Amino acid sequence: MIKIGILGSSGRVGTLLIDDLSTDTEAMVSAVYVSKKIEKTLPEHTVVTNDMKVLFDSSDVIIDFSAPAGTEALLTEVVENRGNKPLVIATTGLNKHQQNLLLEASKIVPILYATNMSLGVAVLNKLVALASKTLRDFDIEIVEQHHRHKVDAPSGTALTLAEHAANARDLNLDEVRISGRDGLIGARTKDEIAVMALRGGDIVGRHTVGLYNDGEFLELNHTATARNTFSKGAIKVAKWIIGKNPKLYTINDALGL
Ligand SMILES: NC(=O)C1=CN([C@@H]2O[C@H](COP(=O)(O)OP(=O)(O)OC[C@H]3O[C@@H](n4cnc5c(N)ncnc54)[C@H](OP(=O)(O)O)[C@@H]3O)[C@@H](O)[C@H]2O)C=CC1
Ligand SMILES: O=C(O)C1=N[C@H](C(=O)O)C[C@H](O)C1
Repeated sequence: MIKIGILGSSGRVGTLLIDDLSTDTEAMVSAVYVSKKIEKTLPEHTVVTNDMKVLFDSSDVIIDFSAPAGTEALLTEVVENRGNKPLVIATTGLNKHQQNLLLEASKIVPILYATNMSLGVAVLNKLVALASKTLRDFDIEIVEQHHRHKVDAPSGTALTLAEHAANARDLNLDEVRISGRDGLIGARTKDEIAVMALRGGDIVGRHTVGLYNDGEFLELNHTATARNTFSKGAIKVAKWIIGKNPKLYTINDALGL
């Protein structure tokens, strides 16, 4: 059995990881990192720890659905203390320092980082690149919708979609992205890519990439209707990454896309 350690085990996705693994025939939860407390009943012999070294020592692979500070601590364990296990990282909202740490750690251990663990969004990224390049004159606007508890905006997925759109047009996303419009702002500029965030209720995750022109528009939408789409996706890629060489992998590598 593959031993999976979880960072973010008490969270919305973390608890689903524990549920999914309870019926998995190839993998099991071996350890959970808990900074405060965990209410959930865990399988017998699960190691419960607030020590990163113990999490690494008790796992064949670690899945992270936590918060940027949690991911930073995980990556620091690799870079500074030579924690040596493959990582699957799903946490969004990483700052520049944390993104650099991700690159540094991926030279030491294999890491798969994906802002969205669903197959549908992996395909959507490809469709967005194709549409953005082919429909070069169309205006691109991205809208993401999530539940009221989400703390980062725009979503990691929306930023990844925007990156695919910008790269396909040889644009630098940092230069063309806008995140709001208010007041007498003037007409839309040709290359700008708007990424707008809506929050409310229990929306699991909805992303729409619109390409608008005179006389026609195309909207590409992905809607996650169940949160375990993400936990199941992460378990699938965790099984895949074991035995791989140190590198920063994408979900496309794991899915063969
Ligand atoms: N890539 C993908 O497919 C998806 C990514 N996500 C991302 O995953 C992350 C978690 O989402 P969600 O489950 O909804 O969030 P929750 O807020 O429900 O859970 C967050 C978890 O992280 C833990 N945590 C918070 N801070 C730290 C820290 N400094 N160190 C260690 N653990 C910490 C919390 O434990 P405690 O409160 O005890 O500290 C909790 O268990 C978010 O960044 C979200 O955007 C979510 C869905 C899909
Ligand atoms: O926080 C969430 O819930 C989600 N976060 C990810 C993101 O920021 O893109 C993925 C998914 O949309 C759900």
